[in-house]
Amino acid sequence: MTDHVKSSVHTKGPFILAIAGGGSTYTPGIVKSLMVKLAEFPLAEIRLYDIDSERQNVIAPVVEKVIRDHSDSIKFTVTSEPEVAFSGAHFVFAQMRVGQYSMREQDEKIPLRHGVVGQETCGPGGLAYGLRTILPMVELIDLVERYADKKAWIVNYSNPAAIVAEGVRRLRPDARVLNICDMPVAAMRNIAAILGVDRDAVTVNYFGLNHFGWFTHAFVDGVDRMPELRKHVAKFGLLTEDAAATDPQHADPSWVKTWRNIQPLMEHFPEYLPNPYMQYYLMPNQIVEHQDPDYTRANEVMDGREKKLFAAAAEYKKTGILSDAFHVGVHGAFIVDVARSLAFDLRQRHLVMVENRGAIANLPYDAMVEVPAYITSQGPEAITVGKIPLFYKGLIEQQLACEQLLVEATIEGSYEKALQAFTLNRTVPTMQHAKAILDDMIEANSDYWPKLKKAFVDGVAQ
Ligand SMILES: NC(=O)c1ccc[n+]([C@@H]2O[C@H](COP(=O)([O-])OP(=O)(O)OC[C@H]3O[C@@H](n4cnc5c(N)ncnc54)[C@H](O)[C@@H]3O)[C@@H](O)[C@H]2O)c1
Ligand SMILES: O=P(O)(O)OC[C@H]1O[C@H](O[C@H]2[C@H](O)[C@@H](O)[C@@H](O)O[C@@H]2CO)[C@H](O)[C@@H](O)[C@@H]1O
Ligand SMILES: [Mn+2]
Repeated sequence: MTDHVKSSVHTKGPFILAIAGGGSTYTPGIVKSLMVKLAEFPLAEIRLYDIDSERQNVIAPVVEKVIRDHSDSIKFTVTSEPEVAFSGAHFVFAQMRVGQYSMREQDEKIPLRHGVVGQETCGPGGLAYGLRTILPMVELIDLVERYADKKAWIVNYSNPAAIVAEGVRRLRPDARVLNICDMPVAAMRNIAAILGVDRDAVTVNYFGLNHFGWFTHAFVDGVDRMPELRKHVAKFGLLTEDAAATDPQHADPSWVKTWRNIQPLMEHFPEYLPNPYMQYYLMPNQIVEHQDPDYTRANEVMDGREKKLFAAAAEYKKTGILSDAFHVGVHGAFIVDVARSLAFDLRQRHLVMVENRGAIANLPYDAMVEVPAYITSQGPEAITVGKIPLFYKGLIEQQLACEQLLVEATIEGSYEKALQAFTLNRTVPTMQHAKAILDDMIEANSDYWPKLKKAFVDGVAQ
């Protein structure tokens, strides 16, 4: 790194980094990734911040061990005090799950009771999660603005990222927040494995919203290898042996099915390679048929990733030996790469969420889209996509309207707008389904959602 490199924050490092949602199952993996890249992203201090100190205290010793295996000098702080967490911080990685896994379980199980897709970020489950997360995300931004370095960046993984991004755009348009998702990089990992090349050798073009988009090209040495990918997908979906081997979570039955489902999606629309999450919108009936209403992905995660990590933490406490309890993978690597590019103006090309501003010519200027962008010290510079075909434009516009209505419902406390959002979602067949699911969700989310008021009761304006 040379002296002329522009830094986004007030220092070129070592940085103070806070992780909001410190008790997350992903924290040890992200910190491991930070340690591996310490020479490129120097750190003075790592702070874990969580509103659930009990949960965070279980994870913290594992995180401390990961740090100490690599560095004696990095200060490590664990706190539930915003002032302690954010004072002078240069970067904040956000990964909050508002309502934790017990509410994820509700998000997935309530729609399934009504015969509708039950998923963490897609369909009614994602909308419910959005209603829980927008305001806590804004609160986090305000805390960071109050205490942190004035040029601090928040790099946000907290889901549902598309809705969070739109909420932040509406409520805190000037905040230095970059919303990211690891699904495209996970798909790129599989694409590279299929093509037999290194992940860094693949450059993709992509357009859409978060968890709602398509890869249009996959270039290797300037040659578009999409034709080869189509042939592989026609037989196997986007599944590779490598994915399961290098990412244990992706050996879980639900992920294997998800990668396989790229095959029917591309059989019908072979032009572009869909984000795996398109399965929920384009083949919801098959998804519901194969979902167990009593045992959803939340249960799989609690019985898998969470249990394994908590057991390893308990064993470490007892024996001082830390087993192989967590996974680094693309998730940890991606957020660190993005932060490095922000910190040192590296202008690396990554798929991130940005305000459209004409990048996709025939979508609204202010839509929060997911496209390739150069990550500079001043934030993302979106790469022009141009016009997209009518079919994709139509699908995206419907989803965008759904997500924007959900944000408006949250801000205005509007029952009608929430019902409109639920009705507009492609996974929801009728307005009656939308209402029944919404009403059940209002009850289940009474500790989390803003109060939704009806503008009309029995036909009378309130
Ligand atoms: N964008 C992506 O592609 C991507 C990828 C993976 C995970 N995620 C998201 O990362 C988050 C963490 O996932 P997980 O499965 O590890 O969940 P988790 O429940 O293990 O961890 C989330 C933590 O956030 C904490 N939290 C909740 N509300 C908070 C608040 N207001 N302030 C501070 N902390 C708060 C919880 O107490 C919990 O410890 C989720 O939002 C998940 O959806 C996003
Ligand atoms: O069901 P979960 O909690 O295991 O995962 C939900 C998340 O799925 C995506 O992230 C994957 C990523 O694709 C994969 O490569 C690896 O890093 O694991 C991640 C978690 O499984 C998705 O992008 C996230 O938004 C979801 O939260
Ligand atoms: Mn994601």
